[in-house]
Amino acid sequence: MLTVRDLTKRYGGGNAVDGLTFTAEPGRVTGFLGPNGAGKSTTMRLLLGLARPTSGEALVNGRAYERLARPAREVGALLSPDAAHPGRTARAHLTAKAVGAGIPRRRVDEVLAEAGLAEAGRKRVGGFSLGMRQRLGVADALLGDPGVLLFDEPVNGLDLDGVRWMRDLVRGLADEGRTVFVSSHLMSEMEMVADHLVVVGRGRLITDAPLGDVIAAWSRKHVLVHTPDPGRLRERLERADPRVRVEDASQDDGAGGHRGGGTGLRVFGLGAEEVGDHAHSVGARVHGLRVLEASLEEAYLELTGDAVEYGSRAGRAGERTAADADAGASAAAEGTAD
Ligand SMILES: Nc1ncnc2c1ncn2[C@@H]1O[C@H](COP(=O)(O)OP(=O)(O)OP(=O)(O)O)[C@@H](O)[C@H]1O
Repeated sequence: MLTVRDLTKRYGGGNAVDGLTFTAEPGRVTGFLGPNGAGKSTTMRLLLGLARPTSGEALVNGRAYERLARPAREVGALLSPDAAHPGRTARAHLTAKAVGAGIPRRRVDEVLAEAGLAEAGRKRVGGFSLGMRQRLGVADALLGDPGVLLFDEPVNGLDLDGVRWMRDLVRGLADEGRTVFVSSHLMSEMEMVADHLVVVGRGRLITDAPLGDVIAAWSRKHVLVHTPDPGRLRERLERADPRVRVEDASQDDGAGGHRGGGTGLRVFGLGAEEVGDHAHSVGARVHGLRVLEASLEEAYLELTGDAVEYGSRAGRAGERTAADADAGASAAAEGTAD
């Protein structure tokens, strides 16, 4: 289990991590989501004793890293694919670590196999592809068979096979009852692997909730109606169900492509057929009706928009029709923050 309590890390001018509090529980994948520069890597480094908190606590199984009796057996981490010396073989790298941490040497072969590197163990790391170096980083993290695992942007630079492998691995480790804490700057990636999300921006907590709750709160599917009789329709819809929410929509935002005369309404909580039926029952004319949906990625970008420190990103969250919604997610651009 990971416990982060009122954690702050100040570097020079500002706070990389600013009063952060959350826990990552065993048996689930906790996604640590935030744009570049949000403080994810810093938080992981604080949890791993690689940096000291300015204030607050970052604990592994209830203890600061330096107080763990056998750290490699309690927590493993993949922070960077370049942790191993390029002149060493994968096996030599892992054996050195195993010997240093008092881990039986047979674990080296086990984790090489688990990471899909059984064949490549005798090759020098300098000749490895990025995917192979990521796999070696995973083997390294698993060496002590720890109950807590931290993976910092593990799918960065991986091809599709590598991404699938990493997702399955992460899922499997959580299913074995381990605490799995995975960072990413992409909501689309977190959606695929996380059970629970901790979302940060500029070092601060934005959301800490089960994935399903985040999806429910962020996905903003609604029906956009263009009607010359908005008052009548609005009154009817608002009386239909207390969960229905109606907002005004301007004419130039896609409300059926009609301009001039009437207005648009955005209806949350009802389907297109129901909205049409309600309109019919009060005699409100409908000139256009579309189902629109902001993707989770767009909602996330909008929510963390002020928190983006590096790189460009997609403009303000746009809207796409339901048909477009699965077409793929926009990605925040890569940046360097370490
Ligand atoms: N050693 C350091 N010295 C000074 N500033 C630092 C240091 N490490 C991180 N920072 C700053 O702290 C902030 C958070 O960086 P961090 O790398 O933790 O973010 P991140 O969410 O992991 O982003 P990324 O996805 O780009 O790695 C950034 O402003 C970064 O420049």
